[in-house]
Amino acid sequence: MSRQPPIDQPLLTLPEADKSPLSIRAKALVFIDPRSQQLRAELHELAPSGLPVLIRGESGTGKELLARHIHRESERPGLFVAVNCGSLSPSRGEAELFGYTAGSQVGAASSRAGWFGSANGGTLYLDEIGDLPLGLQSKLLAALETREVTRVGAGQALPVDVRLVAATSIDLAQAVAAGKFHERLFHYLDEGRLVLPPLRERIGDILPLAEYFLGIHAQRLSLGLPLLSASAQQVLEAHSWPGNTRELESVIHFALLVSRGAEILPEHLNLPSFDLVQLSAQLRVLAADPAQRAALRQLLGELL
Ligand SMILES: Nc1ncnc2c1ncn2[C@@H]1O[C@H](COP(=O)(O)OP(=O)(O)OP(=O)(O)O)[C@@H](O)[C@H]1O
Repeated sequence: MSRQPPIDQPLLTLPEADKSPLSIRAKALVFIDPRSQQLRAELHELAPSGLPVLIRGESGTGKELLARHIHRESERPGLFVAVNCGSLSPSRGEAELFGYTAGSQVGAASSRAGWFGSANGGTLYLDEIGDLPLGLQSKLLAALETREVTRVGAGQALPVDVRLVAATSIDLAQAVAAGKFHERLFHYLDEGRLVLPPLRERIGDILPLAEYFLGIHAQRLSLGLPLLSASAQQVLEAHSWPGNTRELESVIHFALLVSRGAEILPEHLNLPSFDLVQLSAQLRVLAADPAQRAALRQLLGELL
């Protein structure tokens, strides 16, 4: 039985947490690992600069949460508006993004500011920007460069002041090379660059995040705060977390429900358990083959 030391510094907490959507349940950014601390320093520097930002990272690593913190630290007075580019309608994407005037759309009785206009004075967060159709990419770049937006059906452009934070889980430079992403938009976005490493490369974040999620879910479910057993901690640290922080949160949520507030043991985690005896047996088999032995020696050299 052991408990993590209290987390003193690394929490950044969003104000008005109650108003945030449920999808962002964690309001605090738990950043303990040295790589995360470095990222946090970059965030502090970039947030007030007003530069566009491109966040790269696998799904579930916390890109949207990071974007919300950029907006908060920028102190821009307008709203934070989050849009997943994959969810824009293929036929009405332009109207959804840039707005429309009355009568310009089937059934549009009144005009509407799109997502872009709604973020006026604030931050527009475009998730999976690689999914934005090429035609809309050019229009987005034009709106950002001219600081004007033209609603569908309107004759006149309106001034807008939008800070763009975009996120991608694919390599946009490759998408540019393949002709699938607008090169100038890529360079525009790439001015402010943040890379959110996968959770398996931020091992120092795993246990603090687990403790953090235990705390918030235990409170929500009115359960006592359970201890995380040493063996459960080992299993958490050994897992490769393909679903990143989102996966960790659901594993902890599940563990809390099945343990009913008692100490969390490996069997509550529903993860492949880390068995050192089994692993050594497998390594011995591998090491019997000279070619595999060389690769194994190199891997161990890198890890230890
Ligand atoms: N450093 C962190 N501290 C606390 N909670 C976190 C952290 N990183 C991620 N989370 C939580 O993990 C979940 C996933 O985060 P988020 O939605 O920001 O990821 P994402 O990278 O934008 O995912 P996707 O690419 O699938 O949209 C959220 O509930 C978020 O609050």
